[in-house]
Amino acid sequence: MSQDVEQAFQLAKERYAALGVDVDAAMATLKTIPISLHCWQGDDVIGFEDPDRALSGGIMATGNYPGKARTVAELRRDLDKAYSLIPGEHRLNLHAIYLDSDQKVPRNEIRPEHFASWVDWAKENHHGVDFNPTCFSHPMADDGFTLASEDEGVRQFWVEHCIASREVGAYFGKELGTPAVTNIWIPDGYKDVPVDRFGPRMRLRDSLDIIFKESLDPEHNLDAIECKLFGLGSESYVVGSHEFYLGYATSRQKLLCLDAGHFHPTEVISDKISSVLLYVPELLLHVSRPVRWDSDHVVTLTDELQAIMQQIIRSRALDRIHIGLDFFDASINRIAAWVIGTRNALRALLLALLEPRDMLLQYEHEGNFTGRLALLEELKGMPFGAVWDMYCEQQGVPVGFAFMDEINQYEKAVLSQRRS
Ligand SMILES: C[C@H](O)[C@H](O)[C@@H](O)C(=O)CO
Ligand SMILES: [Mn+2]
Repeated sequence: MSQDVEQAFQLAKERYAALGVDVDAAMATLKTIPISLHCWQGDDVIGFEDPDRALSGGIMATGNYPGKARTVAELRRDLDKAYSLIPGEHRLNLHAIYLDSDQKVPRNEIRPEHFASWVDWAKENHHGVDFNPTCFSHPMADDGFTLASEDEGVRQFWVEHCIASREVGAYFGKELGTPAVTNIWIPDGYKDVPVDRFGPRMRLRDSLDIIFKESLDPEHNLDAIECKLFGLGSESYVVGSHEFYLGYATSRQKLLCLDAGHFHPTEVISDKISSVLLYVPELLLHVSRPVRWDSDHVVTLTDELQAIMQQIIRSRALDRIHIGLDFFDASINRIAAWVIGTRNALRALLLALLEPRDMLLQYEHEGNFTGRLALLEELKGMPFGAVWDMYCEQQGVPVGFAFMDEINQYEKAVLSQRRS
């Protein structure tokens, strides 16, 4: 262990202890928190079903950084590299279009066997897996509608895909001994102002009821649904709005997925957590960074990221919240994107775990708002970085900026050899 890291850590430990914070306990808790890394950062949300098909559904990856993964093997290799630079054991969030099959499989016919090699890989590398039906980038979604389509055949196709996806999720959960969160996000909506806002929502509700008709063992699969405010081409109306899914998740007791980029520009998900948790069993978070729109930038250590993690820790809700990432930046090294974003999510969690919760709560309950404000501000200057460095060292991953050396080497040896 480096002497510098050790010395800085000991000093930091004393400073936190003076506030009643047990640094070792905070690090021990952090070790138990998995983050679900989204496979789609590795190849700009293209997948392996039909790599020549462009991304649709009102989402967009911008940039043309060389070296994106073109095969299942390349994506796994890139993921392995990313996980090796992130402290702790983490999950993978997989989309249906990342199936591993020699034949082209219609979306409504995906089966567990198409994901068997992902199970083998996950077992070898101790990853839980989460899953998503892919209701976009497909001819049957080209008019922008899937589960809420007026066309019964189209609806049926996507219902079947979502049912099949739940079964794949349950397969992962059963094989890996940890439930998969299977999250449904659909793009359905209108570019311009619709006349009938009610009909599509009734159809979506009915489609979801059919999809969820069969109850699956929660030890294997947990169902989540993700709302959105607008997408590219669905600026005026999105069927699956926040109110729609909040009502659906509450009435059906499903997991609600809150994506940080799916609300009005100044609206934050951190303040929704404590409200929504009163009414739904569990939450899925898509931690993202919207810049002026749902731009899916790599997560940085923003105030909102810190506020999200504070809410999870302060609410003592770790066992009811699943943390997933959702960004896709094609303008920078894609492995660095995963590593920077995930390390930031973990750093924000550690910051939250290092709060002197009892002291802050006491001030608040006594009405000592001056003390509360002063302490919250002082915490920003605490030597948190020394604790983070020690955590990385203990977990056997690079300390500080050193992770970029490994990424640069990998880019030279592996990514630069890929020609698309
Ligand atoms: C690829 C994901 O499913 C997608 O990003 C979804 O979660 C979303 O946030 C769409 O805006
Ligand atoms: Mn999302």
